[in-house]
Formats: sequence, structure tokens, C-alpha cells
Amino acid sequence: MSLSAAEPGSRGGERARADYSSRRAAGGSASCPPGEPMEPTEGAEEERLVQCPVCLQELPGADINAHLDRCLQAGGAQPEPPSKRPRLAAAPPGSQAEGQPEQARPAAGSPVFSLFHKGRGGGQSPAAAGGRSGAGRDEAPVQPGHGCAAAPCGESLAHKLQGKPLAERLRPDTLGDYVGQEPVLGAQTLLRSLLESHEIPSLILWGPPGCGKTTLAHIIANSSKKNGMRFVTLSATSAKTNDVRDVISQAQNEKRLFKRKTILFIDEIHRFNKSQQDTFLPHVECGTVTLIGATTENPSFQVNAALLSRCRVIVLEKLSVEAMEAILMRAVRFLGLRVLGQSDQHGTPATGSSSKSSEFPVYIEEKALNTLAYLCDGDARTGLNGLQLAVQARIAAGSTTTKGGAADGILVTEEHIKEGLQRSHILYDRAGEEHYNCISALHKSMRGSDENASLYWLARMLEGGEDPLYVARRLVRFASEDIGLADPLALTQAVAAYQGCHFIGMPECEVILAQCVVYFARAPKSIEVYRAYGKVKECLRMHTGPLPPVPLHLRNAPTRLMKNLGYGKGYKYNPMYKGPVEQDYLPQELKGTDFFKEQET
Ligand SMILES: Nc1ncnc2c1ncn2[C@@H]1O[C@H](COP(=O)(O)OP(=O)(O)OP(=O)(O)O)[C@@H](O)[C@H]1O
Repeated sequence: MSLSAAEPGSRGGERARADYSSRRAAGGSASCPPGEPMEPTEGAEEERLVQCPVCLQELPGADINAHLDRCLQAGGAQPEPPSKRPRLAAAPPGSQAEGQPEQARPAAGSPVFSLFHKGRGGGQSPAAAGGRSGAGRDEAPVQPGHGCAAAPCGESLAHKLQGKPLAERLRPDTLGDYVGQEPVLGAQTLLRSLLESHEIPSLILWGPPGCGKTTLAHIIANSSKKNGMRFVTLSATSAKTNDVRDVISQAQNEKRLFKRKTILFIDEIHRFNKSQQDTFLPHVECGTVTLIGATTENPSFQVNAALLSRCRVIVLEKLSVEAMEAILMRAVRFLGLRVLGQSDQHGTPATGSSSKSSEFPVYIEEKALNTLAYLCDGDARTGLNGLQLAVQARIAAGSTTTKGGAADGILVTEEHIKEGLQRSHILYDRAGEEHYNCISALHKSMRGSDENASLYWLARMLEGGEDPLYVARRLVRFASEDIGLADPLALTQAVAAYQGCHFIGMPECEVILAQCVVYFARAPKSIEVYRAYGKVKECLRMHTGPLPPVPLHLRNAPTRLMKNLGYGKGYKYNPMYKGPVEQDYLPQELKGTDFFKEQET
């Protein structure tokens, strides 16, 4: 036997299979039942640990063929390697492993990270606690359609509001239910035709929170699954480089052994550092994995340029008020609420109503829905959670009303919606005017050395859901523009604050920003450099004709030819002189210009 320790996907794997076949033909130990000890074989080679090319488990060389036999029969699934962490989940529905006995599927913790699948244990998603998408999410399927999506008809309203957040229950499964994003997903768009023909390119989905990035990936997962592809998901907030490597080697094996393609979805890809992102590069390049990354950050800054050039960047916009209204109406139908229009005092039951008739009818003002669609600022998760919270609160309060002549029931008004949103989401328009107004107020408060106002505006933004890195970037600018050389350490503080925010994110990073903001409010201020640089720029802008050449004595002369042309000639090397050196550094035309001279006002 000559099987050597092989990297998954390497030629050693082929040799393993060849060896496996020949031993099998010879009636060798390949027929050992699982769990039985293998017969010892001769030779030192057998004592070496060999990695199974299918499941990556390391075994003594003597055991590998029988193990490989079982591994291949189990469709590439073997008991988990000891090093795997429990957040790795099981095989996707529709995958080859799905139809196999439970023990033959990849166990939780196997290198298969397939998460967009029907929950086996029916456990509650981590998102049920209000969490965002993450590694290990175990989602229940949502049926296409409206009224009874994800819930059997007749299920009570209280039951529908329990467990998973509404936003998760209503996550669309098909493009048909995906609302908005017309510029990238409308009819006739390239992406739609690619998705419809199951030609999925590597993608980076970039857009603000709650605009549908994960949902789009979820839809792609459903369609690719039907097409026999594997869909594996990782969250960059929790996955380590080793997890990525595991996924890649599993993808290599799947491709080699079962000719199955793997789509790897990485949520919050910007949280991977550049070297972690490098891990995918060659595998995206050679087509072992199709990468779908989701990010709320500008990928030009946060995603490795080489990786970026191999992916199509899809820019998703925050959802429009109309799109939000459509999403909320779908939720209203699902919950079986009755919309109480301004002109319709009796309330129009939403089609697909599924509330049990024994329950009080629940009414919601049309105005309340419009306000919610407006206030959630294009974030569908906030909108749906806001609706859920308001309805739950009203049901818990057990209020009944006969307002407006409607039958006895529970009424959700605009005020209730605002109250619910206020509690979970300070009214703050992250992309609109409020965003600029607040950052401007913060900047001016720090400039005016008002530490209280500075902290106030900072909190207004952060509590309203502002991206802490946006604030941190402004602080970096402020450190140079307003403090400058009056305290050069300010810049170090700002850069450190930016990095701190990048490392730990919200909510922990809020105090980092608070410290930096107070430091800046208290710091001495100087705009000397800022102003002088402005004057230099103006000087360049106002210049007419060709720009003056760099004086010859200031030029470097790395070659003989350049020396002969007079480059560097007459240059006085300052360290060689004890006293001040008489030498011009500005072009002749600008001799004596002082950009630092204060202008008389
Ligand atoms: N375009 C859409 N059409 C219908 N529902 C949507 C759409 N976008 C989002 N939703 C709803 O909002 C919820 C949250 O959306 P999703 O998780 O896709 O946001 P995201 O862009 O990935 O946000 P984040 O960056 O915060 O993870 C979904 O579960 C779904 O119910």
C-alpha cells in the first residue's frame, strides 16, 4: 500500500481511490463494517496518519481504505472530524445526503456548512432574539405567496407572533415575492436572467441593513438547491480562517467526487480581514466555489481588490416607501389584520386573513402603515419588527375599542407604531438629511469645544443606528482639519478609534467614539495646516500655463545620464551643514511665497 498523506483535492486523493478500488477487488478490508477495528497491515507506511480526501479525518494508513469505502458509500459524509466546531450545520435539503439515513449525513460540525435548509430540530433561529443573520442560522422555509406564508392557515395571530421574528418568517423564497430593487433585479436585467437560468456568478451584494441582501442570497440558495448545487453559508462575524479552509476543501471534494458545484455565501464579508479574504481568491478564480458576499460597507474599501475584480458587485438600495408598503401589506395579510382606512371606518379585512374567528379582530390604521413604511427608512427588518412589536403590545394590553363604529377589537394606531419604533429604533434617517444634519452638529460642537453637545449628537447618531465607522471617519478628518498641529496626537486617537470600532463593532465601540469625541472637544484647536494646504491648492488651481518644472537641484539622479543633464547638481545635503542652509525648494516663480501667512481680514 502506498497511500501518502494527501491534501484534499490533491493527486493523493486519486491515489487513495485507486488503492481503495484495487483492495476492494482483492476482497480486502474495505468490507469491514463501520466501527469495527481494522486488521493490522504490515509495514511502517501503515502507521503514518493519512488524511481522508473526502471527510478530511486523519487515520492510520492501515485504516484508510476501509474508511474511504464507508465514506464514499455515505456520499462523502462521515462522522465529524474532531476539530470541527458545533456552529457548522448539516447538509442542505435536496442534497445527496438528504435522502440518506440520519447517521450517514454530515453531522453538525461536519465540514458541510449548509444552512439555508429546513430546520431539522425545528429550533428557534438565533435571529429570533432579534439577531441578525449569522453562521449557524437554521431557517424554516417560507412558502411563496402571501396570506399563509410560513404558517398553516388557521394558525392564531398570537401564535404567528411568537417564536421567530416576523421578518424571518416572511423572508421571501422566490424572486416573485422579492419587492423592489428594480434597477438590479427588474425584468430584463442581467442579474435576473442569470438567476433564472441558474447561471450564478460570484457576487458581492452591497446595500444598507434590511434592504434584502440575505434574502436575495436565500432566494439564490433555494433555486440553486433545486438545481443540484450545494449552498453553504458562513458569517464573517464568527467564522475563522480554518472554517473557510474547511468549506473550500469540502467544495473541492464535492466537485471532484460528485461533480457538484458549491455556492458559498458570506454574510458581512467586510468583517473578514484582507488575508482571510485572500483564502478564497484562487478558489473563486478556478471555479471551485461561487462566492456570494453581503456587505453594508463600500466594497471598494473593505473587500480585497483582487477578489472584487472576480465578483460582480450588486448595489442594492434602501427600500422605497412604496416597496416598504408592499412588504408591510404582505405581513398584514399574513397576520390577518384588518386595515382601517381613513374613509373606511369598518375596516377592510386583508385578503388571506388567517386569524381564528374566535379571536378579537385586530385593526390597523392605514395611516399607521404609511407612517411605518416611511419611518423605517428602507429597512424591511425594522419595519416588520416594528409592526410585530406594536401588534404584540396591543394584544398584550388587551385593549378593545369600538372606535369609529368598528366591531369590538384591537386597534393599532399610528401612535402605537411610533411608540414601538421609538423604543427599538430612534427616529433617525441614516441616509437622508438627518444623517448630514447630525454629523454636522457633532463636528461643530467639537469645534466649539462643547463636550456635552458633542456627546449628545454622537449618541443621537449611534442610537439611531448610524454606522460607527462613518462617525469614526469624520473624527479622523476632524483631527487634522480642526486640531491639527495644536495636538498632533489627536490624529493617532482618531485612527485608533476607527480601528477599535472596526474590531469590535456596535454596541461595544460606542464608548471608544465617546472618548475620542470628548478628547476632541477638549483639545486645543488649530486650522493652520488646513488653511495653508487650502492656499496651496488654490495656487495650483489659479496657475495659468504649464506648471513650473521641479528645480534641477531637487531632482534625484540615479543614472549617469541624469547626472549629465544636471539633475541633483548643486543640491546641499542639509545634515552636512551645521547651520541653516541657503537653498530654494519652491519653483523659481513661487520663490518667497508663504502659504502660512495669515490673511488680513
Ligand atoms: N426586497 C425585499 N422583499 C421582501 N422582503 C424583504 C426584502 N428585503 C428584506 N425583506 C425582509 O426583511 C428581512 C430582513 O432582510 P435581509 O436579512 O435580507 O436584510 P439584509 O440586507 O441582509 O440586512 P443586514 O445587512 O442587516 O443583514 C427579511 O427577512 C425579509 O422579511
